[in-house]
Amino acid sequence: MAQNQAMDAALLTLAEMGEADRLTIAAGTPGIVLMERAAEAIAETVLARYPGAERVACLAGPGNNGGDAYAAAAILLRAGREVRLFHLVPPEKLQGDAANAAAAYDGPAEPLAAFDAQSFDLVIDGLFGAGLARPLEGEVAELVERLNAAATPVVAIDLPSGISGASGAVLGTAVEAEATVTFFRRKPGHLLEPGRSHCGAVAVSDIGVLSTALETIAPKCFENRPALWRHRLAVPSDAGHKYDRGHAVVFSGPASRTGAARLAATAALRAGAGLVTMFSPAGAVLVNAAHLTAVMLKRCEDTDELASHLGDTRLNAFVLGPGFGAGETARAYAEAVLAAGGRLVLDADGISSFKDDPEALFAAARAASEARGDSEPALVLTPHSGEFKRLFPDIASAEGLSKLDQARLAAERACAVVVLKGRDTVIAAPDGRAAINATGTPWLATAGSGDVLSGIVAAQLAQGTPSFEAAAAAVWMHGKAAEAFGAGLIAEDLPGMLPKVFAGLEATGP
Ligand SMILES: NC(=O)C1=CN([C@@H]2O[C@H](COP(=O)(O)OP(=O)(O)OC[C@H]3O[C@@H](n4cnc5c(N)ncnc54)[C@H](O)[C@@H]3O)[C@@H](O)[C@H]2O)[C@@H](O)CC1
Ligand SMILES: Nc1ncnc2c1ncn2[C@@H]1O[C@H](COP(=O)(O)OP(=O)(O)O)[C@@H](O)[C@H]1O
Ligand SMILES: [K+]
Repeated sequence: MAQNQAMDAALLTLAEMGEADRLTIAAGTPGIVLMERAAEAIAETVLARYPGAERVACLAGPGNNGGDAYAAAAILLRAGREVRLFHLVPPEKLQGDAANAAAAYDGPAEPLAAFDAQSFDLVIDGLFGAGLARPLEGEVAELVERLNAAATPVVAIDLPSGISGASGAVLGTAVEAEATVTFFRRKPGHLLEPGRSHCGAVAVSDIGVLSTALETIAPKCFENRPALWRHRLAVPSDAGHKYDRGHAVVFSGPASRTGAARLAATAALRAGAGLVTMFSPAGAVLVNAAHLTAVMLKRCEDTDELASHLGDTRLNAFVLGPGFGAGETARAYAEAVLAAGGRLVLDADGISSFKDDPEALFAAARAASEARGDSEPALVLTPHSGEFKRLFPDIASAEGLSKLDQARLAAERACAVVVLKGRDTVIAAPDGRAAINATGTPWLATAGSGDVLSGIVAAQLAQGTPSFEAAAAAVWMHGKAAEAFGAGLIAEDLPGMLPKVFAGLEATGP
């Protein structure tokens, strides 16, 4: 059940989508039928979203995306719209299903050069979809730029032309659509920026591609939805004790920088850790004490004091980094926590502390993961792109890697779950599983919001949720908390929205 629901959230590579098509066609559904259904889905979206759009332009490229445009044009013509089709290559040069779709279209068709966006109420972009193989240039690139400059709304078929389905990258230039209709399942490029912003509202149409094909294909990348992790999520049990819900620890920075750790600690408590303790340097104990209530406080001045605290094995999840200060202490603490069998969320300064010797961190994570005996990553890294660059400079600067590729490579190398943050946060595990997040609002780009996220991750780790699911759930909830609050959000507002997020999770399905 959980497996099937997760498969609804699968994001397919070009090869996986091709395989799903192949298996469907082999099982008896001809390609032209799939194209016909794709065209119906496009026409439905157009008629529903733009009921007043009379003058419709359909732009048709050289492949099956163009075939979809011809087939959609035919349907819209029958629906009484004033349709004109503009082609990049003459219809007689099309092949296969696209050639058949072009032959079946008997409306007006002209070369692309005759297209002027200003003369239409709506444009359907069927230039390139999954088959985009190189950057747009020349006549097409100029046309796309003119189209984007015009006010005419665009509905894209499968993907806005110029957007890579694999990475969300703009190849040359790309259409800015108001809506995109894709087929069977989304692709990473619908969620990864800048692709996501170019897509507008994405509709996914089940065109009869066999969903059972996904069992054979076994995709490893998903949209971050509850179906991915709700079955692993820890929830307080009726007879539960607070210690059943774990004991999270957040390391505080020095007296002048304690706020970030308190944000993480409050979030950890709200997100369900049974107990949360702040470990504070001696000089910051008073300022922390003045601010904390349900969060407990312990002095932790140096590695010796830490070692004695770590003797208490009930302390099971740690956050190190927010406001902590980068340097030797952070490195020593992180290594000590991992060596003691703790699960560690390393954020902010904690990450930056290892910039000169990332391998030391990765070795500690590998050893901790091996010592657990269940190959569960003990380390969760939560970098934004700047922090990511410090730990993985070669991966960050390599040409042609998507954010998804980067997070996956980093997770494998670091033996950690990597949460590569941003509007399109990617969560990746060392075994190749990945999730791309779509919850949240731009108001999350505010001081301290990352600190709150690290606390939510720790709350799930403390309760025994596996690291990948813990991180993915936390990122989703963090985004939902921001959505629930709305405009004017500051980091302090996020923990208080978590009860609403939990209520929503209980009330809804995947
Ligand atoms: N069974 C299927 O596979 C289905 C596919 N469908 C449609 O088929 C599309 C994929 O079709 P194709 O694989 O033919 O790919 P496309 O239609 O996206 O384009 C491929 C063609 O464009 C050329 N090309 C690529 N990049 C170019 C560039 N920058 N400049 C100029 N030419 C370029 C290629 O040489 C090739 O001729 C999907 O996006 C979807 O719209 C739908 O009909 C539904 C069913
Ligand atoms: N434009 C945006 N839309 C949605 N989420 C965002 C956006 N910008 C940032 N975020 C999220 O906000 C958080 C910011 O974290 P971080 O950069 O560590 O900030 P800080 O260090 O101030 O806590 C991350 O979870 C990130 O994914
Ligand atoms: K397209």
